[in-house]
Amino acid sequence: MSFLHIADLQRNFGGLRAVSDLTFSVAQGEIKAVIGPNGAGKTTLFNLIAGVTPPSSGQITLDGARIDQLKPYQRVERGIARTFQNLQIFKDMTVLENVMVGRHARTRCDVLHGLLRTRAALREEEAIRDSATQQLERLGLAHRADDRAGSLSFGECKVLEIARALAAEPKLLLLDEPTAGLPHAETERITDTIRALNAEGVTVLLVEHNMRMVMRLSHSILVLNYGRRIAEGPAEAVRRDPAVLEAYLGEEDDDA
Ligand SMILES: Nc1ncnc2c1ncn2[C@@H]1O[C@H](COP(=O)(O)OP(=O)(O)OP(=O)(O)O)[C@@H](O)[C@H]1O
Repeated sequence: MSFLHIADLQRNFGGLRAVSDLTFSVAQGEIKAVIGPNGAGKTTLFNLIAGVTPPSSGQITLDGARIDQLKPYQRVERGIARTFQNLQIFKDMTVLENVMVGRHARTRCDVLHGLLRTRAALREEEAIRDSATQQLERLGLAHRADDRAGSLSFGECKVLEIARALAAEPKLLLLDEPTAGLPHAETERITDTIRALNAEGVTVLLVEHNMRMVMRLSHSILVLNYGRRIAEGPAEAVRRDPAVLEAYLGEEDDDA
């Protein structure tokens, strides 16, 4: 059964169709990659799923329920969390506090409770801290928990972004270029991390330019060009698809 279902999704920016008549599904437990040349509509698609960008038309269904009219935080409550292509780290906060921000997206205590420091708010804060610590342990970053996030390496920041997304306990994790700019060893580490999270039951949708990583990690690949689906399927089929080869002709090979 499809876990995330996208039907006839469209997003226009003026006269430009950034995402056009797009229909596809992500099965529960799947790792699906979205690839395509620059400007193909990958980030717009992520923004549509996360609720940052409203669709011009079409439907998004998660676990059988429509989510396309929900606000971003409501989608987090339904189990969608994301990382960003351009890292959104709070450099002056500690690593642990950065992860706690992700968890706050799901907690019940409102601002007033927080200000009054009621017992419920304090208990909740403690639970958030514990859960954030667990995510850092899960991703091997616990030893940096109390360090200023600004002191992390670029690779550690990428891991921190994933830890923060996990703090919301997502069922569907959207990863926007999780290995972009990373050297080989760190790319391998993030690849292993994604595989481990998936083995724990997290469904993954990722945008990634590193073809070697995409081919090795994904159960299936969706290829976009000019906002449209031009191919979809397992790595072996997609890499030989003439429409895909043509779309990538002249594109720089990011597989280095
Ligand atoms: N807010 C916006 N206003 C106008 N045009 C936009 C906006 N966001 C995206 N676009 C356009 O929509 C198209 C798709 O862009 P998008 O960023 O989704 O592509 P992408 O596949 O993520 O590209 P890249 O691989 O370079 O990140 C592009 O032509 C882009 O210029």
